[in-house]
Amino acid sequence: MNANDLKRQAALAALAYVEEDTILGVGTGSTTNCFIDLLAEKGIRLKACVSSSKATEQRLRDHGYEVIDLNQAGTIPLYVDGADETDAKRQLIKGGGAALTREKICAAAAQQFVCIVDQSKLVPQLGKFPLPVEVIPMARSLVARELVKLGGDPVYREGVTTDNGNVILDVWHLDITDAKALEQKINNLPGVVTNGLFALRPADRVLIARPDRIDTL
Ligand SMILES: O=C[C@H](O)[C@H](O)[C@H](O)COP(=O)(O)O
Repeated sequence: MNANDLKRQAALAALAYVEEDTILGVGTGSTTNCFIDLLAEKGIRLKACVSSSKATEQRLRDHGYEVIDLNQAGTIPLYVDGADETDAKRQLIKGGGAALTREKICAAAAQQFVCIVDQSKLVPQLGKFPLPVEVIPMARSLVARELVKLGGDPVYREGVTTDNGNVILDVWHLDITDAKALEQKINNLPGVVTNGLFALRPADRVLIARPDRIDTL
């Protein structure tokens, strides 16, 4: 079973959480793309979707799903999304696809957040994957200097503009022993829109695809 098969298995497992004719929050990335395609393949009817990115919005519309604004939707019963890393406490790193801010908003608005990953994403401690930080463009250097003071090595993700018109710094070598404290600390830096730690609002369930089974955290 290759990585794509595992992503599809995780996505398939998430279908069990979807109730027809409700509003569904949908994340971003290759695992979530499998999930979107499966929703359509299985003919699952939804009242509407709330999307965490322009790319996901397009894919949902291509499959015939209605996409509405979060302001119109209110609370979302279920939000399904992938992650770049998860630990055993369901704390995540997200933002490898630069969609972290809208993803964090969707997760905050969701009654239940189900995260779907293949087994390679489960780590003993977050931080091997560089932490994405979305930054207002004029604050890029200022924020980078502050991130160095926090022990990180920020790298500007060249050529990438987020759906919100901002830039991304990928921060290597951070000590993420206390993910909640670090999430708060980085978010407090002037110029930071948000960072890719999902510790203050972790996933409610993480579905981990392995070749022979799905493990649920
Ligand atoms: O910004 C992107 C998101 O946080 C994705 O959920 C994350 O990067 C995982 O993506 P993939 O499923 O492609 O590994």
